[in-house]
Amino acid sequence: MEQTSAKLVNDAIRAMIYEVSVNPKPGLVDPVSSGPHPDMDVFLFIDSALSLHHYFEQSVDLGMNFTATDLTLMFKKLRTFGIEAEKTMFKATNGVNTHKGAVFSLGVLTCAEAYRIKHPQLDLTTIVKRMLKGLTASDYDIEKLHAKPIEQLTAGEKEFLRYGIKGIRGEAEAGYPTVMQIGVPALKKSRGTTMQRLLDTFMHIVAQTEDTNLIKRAGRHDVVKEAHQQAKRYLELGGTQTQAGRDYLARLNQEYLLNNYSLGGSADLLILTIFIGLRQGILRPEAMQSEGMI
Ligand SMILES: CC(C)(COP(=O)(O)OP(=O)(O)OC[C@H]1O[C@@H](n2cnc3c(N)ncnc32)[C@H](O)[C@@H]1O)[C@@H](O)C(=O)NCCC(=O)NCCS
Ligand SMILES: Nc1ncnc2c1ncn2[C@@H]1O[C@H](COP(=O)(O)OP(=O)(O)OP(=O)(O)O)[C@@H](O)[C@H]1O
Repeated sequence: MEQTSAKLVNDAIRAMIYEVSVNPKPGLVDPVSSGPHPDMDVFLFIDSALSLHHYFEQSVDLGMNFTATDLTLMFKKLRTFGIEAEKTMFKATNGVNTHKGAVFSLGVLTCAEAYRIKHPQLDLTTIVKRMLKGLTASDYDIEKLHAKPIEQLTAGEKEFLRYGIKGIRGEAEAGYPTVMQIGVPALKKSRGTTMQRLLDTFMHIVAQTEDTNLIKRAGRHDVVKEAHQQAKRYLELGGTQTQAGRDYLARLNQEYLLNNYSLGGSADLLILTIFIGLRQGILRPEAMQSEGMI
């Protein structure tokens, strides 16, 4: 695989390993604590990320060589790879869901970025929107969902039926606005060590994400408003730049552990933000020389 494609695959896996390394993230696995995920630890996430290397080679190869004009056909093909990748991930994690959301979203972004390198007149968001056009209408087709036995409905499907929210599919179909308009600008503005920058960026994402993973854990939708207020409070206190911000985050970490709350959706959006940060050279200066700037 030539250098540009190999770098793209590498950046996807780096983004997954960087995300799980950020500490302390409320409600999530990091190197210090598994949080409300007794079935996971940081090593399982590393194994999971590395198990997806072949999948990202497939998604990049697909994006580099796709020739049809209808990009929903490119996503259709990607999805067959993604379904296989989910099985590979579950094999590597002994059935634990470490990166299900990331298999979907990072697969889409790596494929779209590969396609953009070959079609530089298009921007990444436009390509993603063309790939996922009609996704929620087809995935959330009411007839289809009502025909499914209730125990087979996924968390996202249940929450769509219950609250009408579209979760990861809605975010993806809209071209990942939380990543492009919140995460990446926050990363650009962030200051301090890489750990500080990624923590503050993560909390900017939490403040704007309707996280279906959190709703599933809490069993109620209004937990989203509480999470938004908490993230905004943390940022008002100065985030990682002040002792007050750091103390507040430590308390949030404890609270999410006690409540068994998970911010998996926000974590997946952090993975995507890191990926774009690596591609644009706004994270780790050596990336400034990377080709294929978005
Ligand atoms: C769409 C996906 C994520 C499945 O969605 P599903 O309903 O099973 O899960 P759910 O909607 O609960 O979301 C899955 C994960 O997305 C993340 N997430 C939740 N909310 C959000 C949000 N607002 N923004 C971004 N990510 C979110 C969380 O980590 C969550 O665990 C994808 O796995 C899928 O399409 N699966 C079907 C098989 C397939 O096609 N796989 C390959 C896809 S390339
Ligand atoms: N650092 C992280 N720690 C925990 N989860 C993460 C992390 N990064 C991303 N995630 C995502 O968040 C979700 C984890 O939440 P959760 O454990 O509730 O998922 P689940 O396996 O679907 O549900 P359950 O474990 O209750 O059966 C996964 O989809 C995972 O992809």
